[in-house]
Amino acid sequence: MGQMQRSRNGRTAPNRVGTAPQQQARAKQRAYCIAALEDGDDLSELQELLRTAGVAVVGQAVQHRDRPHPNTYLGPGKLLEVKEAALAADANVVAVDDELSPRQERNLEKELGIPVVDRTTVILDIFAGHANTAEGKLQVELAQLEYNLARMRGLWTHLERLGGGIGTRGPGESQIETDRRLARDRISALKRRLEHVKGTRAVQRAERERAHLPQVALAGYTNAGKSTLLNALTGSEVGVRDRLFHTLDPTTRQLQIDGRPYLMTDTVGFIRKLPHQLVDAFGATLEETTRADLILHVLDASAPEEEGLAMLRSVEDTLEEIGAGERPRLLVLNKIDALDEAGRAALPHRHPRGIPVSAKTGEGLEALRDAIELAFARTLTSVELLLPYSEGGRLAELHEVAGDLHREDTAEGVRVVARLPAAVAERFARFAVDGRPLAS
Ligand SMILES: Nc1nc2c(ncn2[C@@H]2O[C@H](COP(=O)(O)OP(=O)(O)OP(=O)(O)O)[C@@H](O)[C@H]2O)c(=O)[nH]1
Ligand SMILES: [Mg+2]
Repeated sequence: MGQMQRSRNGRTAPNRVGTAPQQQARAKQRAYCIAALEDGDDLSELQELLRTAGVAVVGQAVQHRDRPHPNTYLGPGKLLEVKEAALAADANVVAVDDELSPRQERNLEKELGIPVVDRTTVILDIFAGHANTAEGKLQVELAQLEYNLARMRGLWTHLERLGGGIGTRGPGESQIETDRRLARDRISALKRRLEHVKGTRAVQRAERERAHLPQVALAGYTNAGKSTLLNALTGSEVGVRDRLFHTLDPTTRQLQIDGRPYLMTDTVGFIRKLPHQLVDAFGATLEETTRADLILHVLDASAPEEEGLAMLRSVEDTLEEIGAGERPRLLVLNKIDALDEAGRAALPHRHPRGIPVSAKTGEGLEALRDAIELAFARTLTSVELLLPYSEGGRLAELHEVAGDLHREDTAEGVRVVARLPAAVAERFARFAVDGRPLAS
C-alpha cells in the first residue's frame, strides 16, 4: 500500500517506490487525527481509513462545533492544543476528517507546522493503491488530478516527466501555470480514454441485455460484505478482505434461482463524504448499478444502530446522486452471525423490510433468493408457445432464460408453457398459441 507522501512543494502523492523495510519503518507516517464533529460522531472511520492507507494513528483531538472554522477548520484555542499534542506524540502528519478548502489547508499547515492531509486525500490514496485494472487506474488518476487542480496544487512527478523538458514551458508562464496547463491536458486525455472505455462497457452491456438475463447489482457501504455475498450466492471467489475499498472494479457473475439465471454485479463500495471527483470519475463503473433491474443494498447489520443508520443514509444518498434512486431495491441486513440475541430481535423493528442474512454462514440466503425471485416474478408474463421442430435453437434459448418450463411434444411442434421476462415474451410473441402472450 502506498504511503501518502509530501514532496518538497507540499503536494501529496502515493509512494509507489519500493523502500527497504527499515527505511519504510522510519518513513512510516504517524498521523494525529483531528475532527470538527457533531455530537455522536467519532473518529473511528477516519482511523480505519488511515489504517487501510498504511498510516499509524498516534493521537486524536475532537472539537464539537456546528461547522468547521472557515479559516482554520478548528478554533484557535483547540489548534494550540493540537499543535502541542501532535508534537508530544511525535506525529509527522495531521489527518483531518473532512475535505478542507485550500485556504483551510494552507492555514492549518502554517499554524501547526506539520503537513496536513484531509479525508478526501486519504480516500483518493486508498483508491490509487487498490486500482488494478486499466480502467480503475484511469478513473482514480482523473479524480486525483481534478482534486488537486481545483486546489491549485502542483502535479505528480510522472506528469512532470510526461510534459517536462526543454520547450514545454511557454514564454512567461510560471511553474504553477505550466502545471495547471499540463494537468488540464492530462485530464482531457484521461476523459477521452474513459469515454472509450464507457463505449466498450456499453457494448458489453448491450450483449448481456440481448441475453435478457435479469440484472442484479450489489450496492452498499464499503466493508458491508458485498463481495462475500456475491461469492456465497454465486459460488465464485471474488476477493474479500477486511479493509476499506477492497473492490473497485465491477465483477459480474451468474446466479441461479430455481433454475433461472440472473446476472449479479459487485462493485465499488460507498462511504460518507465520498469525494465527488470519485463519483464523477467512476461514472462508467457505476452505470452497472444505475442500469440494474434490481439493487441489493447490503448493510452491515452488526454495526451499532447510529452508525448503521448513518451508513444506510449515505448509501441511499449516493444512489440518489448517481441516478439510481428510483431503481427497485431490497435491503439486505448482513453479518447477523455477529449479533447476539437481543441484536437479532431488534432488527425487524429497525428495518421492517430488511432481509437478515449472513454471507459468512449462509444463514438467510434461501429467503434472500426467494425475495429476489419474487421481485422479478412481478415482471414475468405467462406464455403458451408452439415452437416448430425446425426452431430447435429457439427452444434452447427458452430453456436458458425461462428456468422451470413445462414442455410437451405434439405433432406440430413443441408446446411450451413458461413465465418469461416481458422483453423475452415479446420476442417469442409470433409463436404464441393464440398469437399473443397470455395475460399473467
Ligand atoms: N461476521 C461476518 N463477517 C462478514 C460477513 N460478510 C462479510 N464479512 C466480512 O466483512 C469484511 C468485508 O467483506 P467484503 O465482502 O470484502 O466487503 P465489501 O462490501 O465487498 O467491501 P468493499 O469491497 O471494500 O466495498 C470481510 O472481513 C468479510 O469476511 C458476514 O456475514 N458475517
Ligand atoms: Mg468488495
